[in-house]
Amino acid sequence: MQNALASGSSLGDHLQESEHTTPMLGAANETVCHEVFTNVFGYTEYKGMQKEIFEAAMRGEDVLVVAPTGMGKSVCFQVPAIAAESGVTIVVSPLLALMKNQVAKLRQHDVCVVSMTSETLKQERLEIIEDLSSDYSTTRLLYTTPEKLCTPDFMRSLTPIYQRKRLNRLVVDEAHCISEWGHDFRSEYRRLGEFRLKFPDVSIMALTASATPLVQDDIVRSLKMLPNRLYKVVHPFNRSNLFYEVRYHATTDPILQMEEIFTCINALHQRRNRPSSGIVYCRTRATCDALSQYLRGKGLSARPYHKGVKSSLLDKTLKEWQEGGNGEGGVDVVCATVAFGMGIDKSDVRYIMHYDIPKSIEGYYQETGRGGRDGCPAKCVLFYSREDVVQVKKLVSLSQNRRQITANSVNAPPPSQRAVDSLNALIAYAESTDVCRHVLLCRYFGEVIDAKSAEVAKTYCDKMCDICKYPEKTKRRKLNLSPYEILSFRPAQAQKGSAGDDEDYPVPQVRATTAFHGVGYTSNARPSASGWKANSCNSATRGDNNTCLPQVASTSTVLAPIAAKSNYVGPALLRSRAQGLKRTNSAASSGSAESDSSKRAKVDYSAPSGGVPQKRQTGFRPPFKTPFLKPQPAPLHIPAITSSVLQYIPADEPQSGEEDDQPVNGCDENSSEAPSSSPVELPDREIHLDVATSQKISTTLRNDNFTSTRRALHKIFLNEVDEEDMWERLNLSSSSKDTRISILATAAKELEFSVFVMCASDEGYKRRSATSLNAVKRLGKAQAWRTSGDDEFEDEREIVSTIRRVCQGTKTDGKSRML
Ligand SMILES: Nc1ncnc2c1ncn2[C@@H]1O[C@H](COP(=O)(O)OP(=O)(O)OP(=O)(O)O)[C@@H](O)[C@H]1O
Repeated sequence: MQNALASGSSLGDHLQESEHTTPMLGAANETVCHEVFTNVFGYTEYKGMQKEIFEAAMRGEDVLVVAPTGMGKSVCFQVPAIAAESGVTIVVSPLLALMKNQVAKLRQHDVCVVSMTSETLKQERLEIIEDLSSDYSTTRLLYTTPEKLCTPDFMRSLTPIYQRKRLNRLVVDEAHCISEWGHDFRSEYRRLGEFRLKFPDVSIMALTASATPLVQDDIVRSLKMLPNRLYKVVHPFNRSNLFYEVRYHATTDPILQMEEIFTCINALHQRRNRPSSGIVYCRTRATCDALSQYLRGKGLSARPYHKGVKSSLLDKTLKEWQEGGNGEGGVDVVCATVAFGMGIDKSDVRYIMHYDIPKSIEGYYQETGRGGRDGCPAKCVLFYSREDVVQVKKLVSLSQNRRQITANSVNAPPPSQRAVDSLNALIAYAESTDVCRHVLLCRYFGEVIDAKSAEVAKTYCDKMCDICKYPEKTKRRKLNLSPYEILSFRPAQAQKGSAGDDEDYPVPQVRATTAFHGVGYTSNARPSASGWKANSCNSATRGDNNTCLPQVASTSTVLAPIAAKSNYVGPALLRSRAQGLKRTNSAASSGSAESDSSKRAKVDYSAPSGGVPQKRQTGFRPPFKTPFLKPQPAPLHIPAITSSVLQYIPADEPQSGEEDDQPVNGCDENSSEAPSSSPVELPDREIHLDVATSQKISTTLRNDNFTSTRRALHKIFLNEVDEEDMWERLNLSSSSKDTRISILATAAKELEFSVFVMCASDEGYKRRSATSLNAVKRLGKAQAWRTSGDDEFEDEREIVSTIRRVCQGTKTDGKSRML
């Protein structure tokens, strides 16, 4: 690496083989880094091992940094990059949003930084390369994506820069994405090793917040970092200012759970006498929408954040959330999928809740790590039910099976069991009531901790988890869980943990020494992911409640009986639940079908409050916002729909380079299973759409959506080829054509209403209706008819369940309930 801040420095021991690099050593470098650190960024004290990392980077060593979220990893590569007198550091970042965020922040500090992504125009690209090759370039950082960096074009364009010795360093941010053992594997990261082959003298820095020893080794190997010039820093994983708690449930009734989340947030607000910033993570978009609506109904400033929301709205939500949490406006709580993750940097987040269990322990650790970045206490609550575990195990098993099938088809080695192991570790964490939660998390990442030593335990926790703070209460609460027997869990095999009898957590069996600078510890390394040992179900490892740890995900778990036994109401059914509430509302109003429908009210997840003024219920005092209660408007009459031909509304394009919370349900118009684009003649029928208190959505749009949905349903259910098969699936093979037409019209009406209740604007309505329509068009696919499985078909499954409900209504109540 070049640095003209000092000249004539000798090479360090680590760099014997490199003639290309001319690293700077000694006080001069230290001084320059310190100047950048204080003058450019305005910091006064180093966090963790920042200083040592700067020094190692300036010596030209390869550096691996493993440090918890919020430690300040970005500065670790930004300071040395800016301190270099010439040359550029290339930063690989997995997300466009993350990249934009960092570039914007650096520009605020007057740092000369550029980015090159799929959004960069060709001319701009050429100009950037020309600038970087020039002797006078002042650009110190170039941000790019792994996909872009690995293109032959990009690599070629770096060659002249390298030859002119102006390529200082490659930085790989979120480096756990490189490892198949990591929780966020990105295949394109795997190719980054090519960089070292092409530019052997350029040093590499990799950074991550969550990497087990196994993942750390994989990162080093994949990037071809040289062991003899590797500086590895593993910061302690413990976040002692986070209070970890698990709330145990027997069922996942959404309304009850939302109420508990509200109570929990409200209690925090009451204690602080003002609102606080927080995040509630949910697995599905539907849950995010429903929960934020519920919380808004209770007077909180809540917004959903997921990939189904328009990007301009996401930006607005993020901005308002960054400003909120102090009682002076803005958004206080974001109900988000994992899309709200990397790059979120707000210091005063006071609570992180998990509505349902995440898919991995690394994910849980990273998400909770968004709390308390200012060092003040923050609360992390995981809502845990074994019914939900069954769901998530199923999802993880399915994607594992998919990977296995892909591996088989290309004769590749079998995929790792990492995802399954990681989920099991999280379940074990949640099921534990004996070992401190801080200790459990840190052990997962390889720290060896003697939890029996009161002193050691205190340094990790000091009553900052439910188990240490109120052990008896935690054990009592756990009795709320459904017994394993009704949930088809198989008991785990006997195997004791190696770190003590108090273990109820899988412990890695092989030890390896990790260079740890600062506190110093020996870490454990897993021989393989499946080397994790499950705990025994004997008396020694039976927890309270006479339970033992659930075992590796079983693909044979059947959900339907569980749902029947435990009243399971999963997140995917939230909208169906909304429909149920709507029906209850409308059932209360008597009269003809027409007057019945005209009196239907908009579904409100705050419905259980029964319209009681929020202040009385919550005890909120100003400055809390209370919901705006409008008088019921006059019923909206929507003109009858006839068989006019209307166009489908096209779905929005997904944004490239951005992380998705769930696969985008793009409608494949070319697919043989997709309906053709020729319009379908609909039989004339007098149909009135459900009305609601809100008149924000234009009647024309609603009519258009209804007609398009109805037409799509006709194409699927009333075409000559598949008609009988489709009705067989609905157990209505003997129904008449007339009944079928009525059922489809009612289903279209229900589907339109479920889109309508979730939207506050025409724009939102258009987006949602497009998604819903695309899902309807995919009902010909078998996956849509399975009771559970693939996230990708979640919307389709919801639609099927709506249609089934309509069919059920037809069978029990006759046609009078329809239309
Ligand atoms: N030495 C320091 N003193 C004070 N604040 C710092 C210091 N270093 C970094 N920060 C601040 O800490 C916050 C977190 O930094 P950064 O985003 O780099 O963390 P991170 O470790 O990369 O977290 P994540 O893994 O979540 O991305 C930022 O607001 C940054 O400005």
